[in-house]
Amino acid sequence: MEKIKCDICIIGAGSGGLSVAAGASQMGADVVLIEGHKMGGDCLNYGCVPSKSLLAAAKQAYAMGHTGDLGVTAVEPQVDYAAAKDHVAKVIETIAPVDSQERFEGFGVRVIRDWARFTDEKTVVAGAHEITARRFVIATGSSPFVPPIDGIENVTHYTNENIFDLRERPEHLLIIGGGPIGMEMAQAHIRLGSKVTVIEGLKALGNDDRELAEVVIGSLQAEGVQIIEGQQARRISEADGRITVETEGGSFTGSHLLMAVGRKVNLDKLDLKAARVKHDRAVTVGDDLRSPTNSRVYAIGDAAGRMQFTHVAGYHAGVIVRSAVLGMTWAKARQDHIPWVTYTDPELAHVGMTEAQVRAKFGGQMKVVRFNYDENDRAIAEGKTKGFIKVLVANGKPKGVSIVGAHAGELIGMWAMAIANGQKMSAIANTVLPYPTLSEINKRAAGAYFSPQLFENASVKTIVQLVQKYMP
Ligand SMILES: Cc1cc2nc3c(=O)[nH]c(=O)nc-3n(C[C@H](O)[C@H](O)[C@H](O)COP(=O)(O)OP(=O)(O)OC[C@H]3O[C@@H](n4cnc5c(N)ncnc54)[C@H](O)[C@@H]3O)c2cc1C
Ligand SMILES: NC(=O)c1ccc[n+]([C@@H]2O[C@H](COP(=O)([O-])OP(=O)(O)OC[C@H]3O[C@@H](n4cnc5c(N)ncnc54)[C@H](O)[C@@H]3O)[C@@H](O)[C@H]2O)c1
Repeated sequence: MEKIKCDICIIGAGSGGLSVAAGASQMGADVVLIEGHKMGGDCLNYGCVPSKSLLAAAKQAYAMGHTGDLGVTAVEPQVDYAAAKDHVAKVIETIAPVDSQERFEGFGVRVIRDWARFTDEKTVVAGAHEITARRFVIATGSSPFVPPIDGIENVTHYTNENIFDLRERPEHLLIIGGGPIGMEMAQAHIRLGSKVTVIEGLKALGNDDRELAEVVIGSLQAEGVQIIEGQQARRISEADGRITVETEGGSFTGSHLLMAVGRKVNLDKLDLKAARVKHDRAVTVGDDLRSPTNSRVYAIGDAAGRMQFTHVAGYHAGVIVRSAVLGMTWAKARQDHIPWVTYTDPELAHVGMTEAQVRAKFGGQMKVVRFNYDENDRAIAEGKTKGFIKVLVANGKPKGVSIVGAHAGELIGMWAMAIANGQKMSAIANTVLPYPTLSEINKRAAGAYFSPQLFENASVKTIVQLVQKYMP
């Protein structure tokens, strides 16, 4: 057994672990990074990267068949599902060097390719290595949760870990779960030529503002996706190559099944008991991302049991670098300024508090302002007029913003900056934006907040009349 001593031992080389390793090693810390499976974790191999790559192929196919009024004749796209999967593999291969063992070894990181487990409060064993560290970072991510639905053990089913390897186009894809994974994969597959049925136990896209989620749901339905809401999958069976999902409201039969019902945090290999690290579904941590029962140990990304996004894992990594590397132990992780985007067409983006949260905190002070895509010149020019922005304002500041429409994920950035920095609506309204861009939707929403104060205000009118009368 090789004994290694280091400053920081990171378990998991996904979005979070890699970011800590890159930051800590380049600032001079002695870092060990342990990865039991693929460098790059979920996002690169089974998550963000493959899903957005498949959606890109699907978007191209859809665009060819739906040219609108632009004067370009639509054609029936010839979709080669296997070739679309080749594109997915190629994108992963192109990005992989950034997350590679060689790159991190180049930073001076000691990379160990094995599964890690704690043996006591300050020791981890991975294969033939025993690592003692001043600080440990648990960045082990999450895996698809497959609930014990009656019959599932006898049915061939896919998750995000193997759907991207499937090379024959599903004739009819059944998807259990209408969260972001389910809805993104539903649209990717309908556009690549499959039939698709989504079975959702509650409401599809339930973490988003319903008013905006409905625009996405309606768009997917218009493209032919069957979306069943409010029906839990109760029983699953397979016969003669057909899969049937039974719910209390009916049964749905297809050729393939994708399970997209949420995630379980990867803790089982870690032996957290040996490390005296408390956990429930995720590692128990406060806003300092530190275990209250073993202060050597931090948890970040999906393992920290908060929002599960790559940019959150990266943000957590920055908190750890400040705290465990630079000694700024007061560094904390916020949640109120985290944006998220579902990459359907139209995209659905959100940052900040929900309407219920703003209403509960600010009551009657809350104002809601909106602006529609069909009033934006660029959106009209491009024939992308579906969608709107909804801004929840209190005390002159944006508290929560949702956008549904083309490039909503890009537009939300301005609001993420405003909310992160406590800026007022005037910061958006005072910004000069290039014409004609979709980002003017943001400015017009801010304008909609100020226009009643300016244009429907008797005092303003009186002042203007006086100025006009007496101004030389
Ligand atoms: C289909 C899909 C699409 C997604 N799309 C997006 C998106 O568009 N945008 C977005 O922001 N987020 C997206 N996500 C979420 C995003 O992928 C995760 O939030 C992110 O990968 C979490 O990063 P992490 O570092 O916490 O974990 P991961 O990236 O999962 O990395 C954890 C690593 O730890 C390793 N590991 C686990 N246990 C051990 C152990 N005991 N010893 C050693 N190694 C271990 C694992 O093998 C893995 O490599 C998507 C997720 C899925 C499933
Ligand atoms: N664009 C993105 O950023 C993106 C994309 C995909 C995934 N992700 C991340 O991955 C996480 C996991 O995504 P997800 O879509 O698997 O999970 P999710 O938890 O967001 O959604 C799962 C859905 O499945 C439903 N469900 C659960 N059991 C069911 C049953 N028996 N029958 C029918 N429906 C059932 C739930 O009601 C829920 O709506 C997301 O929350 C997000 O953090 C992000």
